[in-house]
Amino acid sequence: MSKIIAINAGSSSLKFTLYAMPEKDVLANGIIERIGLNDSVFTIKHGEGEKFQVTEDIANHEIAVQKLLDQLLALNIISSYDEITGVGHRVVAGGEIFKDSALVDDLVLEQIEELGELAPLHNPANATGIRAFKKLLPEITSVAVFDTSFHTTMPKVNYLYSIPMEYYEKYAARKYGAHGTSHKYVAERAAEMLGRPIEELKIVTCHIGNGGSITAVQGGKSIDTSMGFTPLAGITMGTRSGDIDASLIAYLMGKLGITDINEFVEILNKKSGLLGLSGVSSDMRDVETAAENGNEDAQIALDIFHNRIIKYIGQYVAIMNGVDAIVFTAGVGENSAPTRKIIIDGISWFGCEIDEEKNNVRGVERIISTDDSKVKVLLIPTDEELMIARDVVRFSEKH
Ligand SMILES: Nc1ncnc2c1ncn2[C@@H]1O[C@H](COP(=O)(O)OP(=O)(O)O)[C@@H](O)[C@H]1O
Ligand SMILES: CC(=O)OP(=O)(O)O
Ligand SMILES: [Mg+2]
Repeated sequence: MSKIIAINAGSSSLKFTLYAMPEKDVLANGIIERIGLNDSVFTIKHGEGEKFQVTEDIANHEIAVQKLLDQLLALNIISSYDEITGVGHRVVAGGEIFKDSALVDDLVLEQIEELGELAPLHNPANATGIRAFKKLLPEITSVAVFDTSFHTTMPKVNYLYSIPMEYYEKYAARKYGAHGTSHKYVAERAAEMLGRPIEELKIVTCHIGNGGSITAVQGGKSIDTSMGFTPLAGITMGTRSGDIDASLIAYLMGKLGITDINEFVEILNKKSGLLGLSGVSSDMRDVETAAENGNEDAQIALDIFHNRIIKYIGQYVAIMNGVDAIVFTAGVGENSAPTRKIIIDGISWFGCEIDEEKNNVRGVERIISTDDSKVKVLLIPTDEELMIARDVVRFSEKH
């Protein structure tokens, strides 16, 4: 039986899902966390709720891939490496080059590495994951699936910044967005769930995880999204600031005696957002708990978090001149009922109303607005891995 594997390599983690083909049944999925740190945690879920977990030091992504393949063998999930005929990798930045997924060859891999400036937290790790697989399974179909591809339909009016035009022309300085694979998946599911052709729908998709972005999907196409040149822009995130006034950077660098701009960008990427505001954690669960226990900084962090999402939804309703559906997905969007309720309550003027009972769930696909709600609100668990697997199949057939 042939199998394909979808890989989402983060800077410190490697998530995977293994599928049996052609049915695309999930055989196993899991994550290796804390790569490069002590006590990496390696978890595989498989079979009927079986779970393998071990804590050991895993120094880098190549070792992580080796351990993953060996453990799939040891658990009898595969009987030899050869069973894996294709691999798909999530890559965050594809720039203006990749309007679609691509078969990975040396040139493509080089381009992914060169695009590292557009996703400094993600592309280098994605490339490392690709190299690790190439080394261990050189012959299989290898496909890169880009977060930015879905957003390549954005019109100039939304992707250009109001800076000298030659910076776009010479240096491709523009908005690229991210999480496109997820926005596309949930927008298509929303149309199916509503039983309407996507071509006639205006949808705002809210991918709210550790990183988060909001997208305006009109007629099935992304027309605007909250992330920018890199995944730093847009809404408040776990550790990322989202949008700020660029002049503040110059001002604060002076105050803090920081001379290297990269050092400041790192603060905006890794020490800001929920973490920076609350001083508690980047993890929504911790911030919600701290706020419940009376921590005022945690409460204002949550208030800002909700406020920025509401503002982006408002912008997108405005530029589409209407909205049929609002979709919540990713870690926070799928699991935090309070987040969804506060946001929808904040935009009730648009004609949407949450059904508290329907909203009181985690991670299930359903409509969570009242029957009377003019604008439908949907909870849709994302499945970036399934989208990646589909592209591996599409490219294997072409190959
Ligand atoms: N039950 C929950 N309630 C609130 N937030 C949750 C819950 N479960 C997970 N989350 C949040 O989801 C976020 C992680 O989302 P995820 O989509 O996995 O992130 P990423 O893919 O960017 O690493 C974290 O902030 C986490 O706290
Ligand atoms: C692009 C991005 O922010 O991805 P993630 O949410 O997985 O960090
Ligand atoms: Mg994610």
